[in-house]
Amino acid sequence: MADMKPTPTLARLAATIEARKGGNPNDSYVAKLFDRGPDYVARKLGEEAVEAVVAALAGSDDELIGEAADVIFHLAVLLSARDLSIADALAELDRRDGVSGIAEKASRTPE
Ligand SMILES: N=c1c2ncn([C@@H]3O[C@H](COP(=O)(O)OP(=O)(O)OP(=O)(O)O)[C@@H](O)[C@H]3O)c2ncn1[C@@H]1O[C@H](COP(=O)(O)O)[C@@H](O)[C@H]1O
Repeated sequence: MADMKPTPTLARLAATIEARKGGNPNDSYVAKLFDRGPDYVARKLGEEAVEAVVAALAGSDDELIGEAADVIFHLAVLLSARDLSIADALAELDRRDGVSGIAEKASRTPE
């Protein structure tokens, strides 16, 4: 896993998620997600992403914020279920810093 430090919010969430591994699925939603496995969590993340899109197209700011939080939460659980971490994704974003998306795409696209 990457060394890069997540924000306090993401670091706290990641620590809580790790602490739920092996927990009781009846007491903990995170433990329930781990119990069902990465494929289930991935599908759940897909559902939450669709809900975020719907909120962006037709919902209030508060609804979009709520759905965005659900996406980030389920993504963090999915990464952990694959023995990765939100820190890995943040490190990848740091690696991309300063690389224009237009230039990056052009470097992959044959002329
Ligand atoms: N941030 C979250 C968080 N965001 C969303 N959710 C839950 O994600 C679920 C998604 O909603 P859905 O209605 O789609 O799910 P559902 O219908 O209940 O589930 P399914 O029947 O579809 O499986 C809800 O149960 C939400 O409460 C979260 N559950 C937990 N956390 C964090 O995880 C921590 C540990 O939670 P527990 O493991 O439950 O103690 C909490 O203290 C929070 O910090």
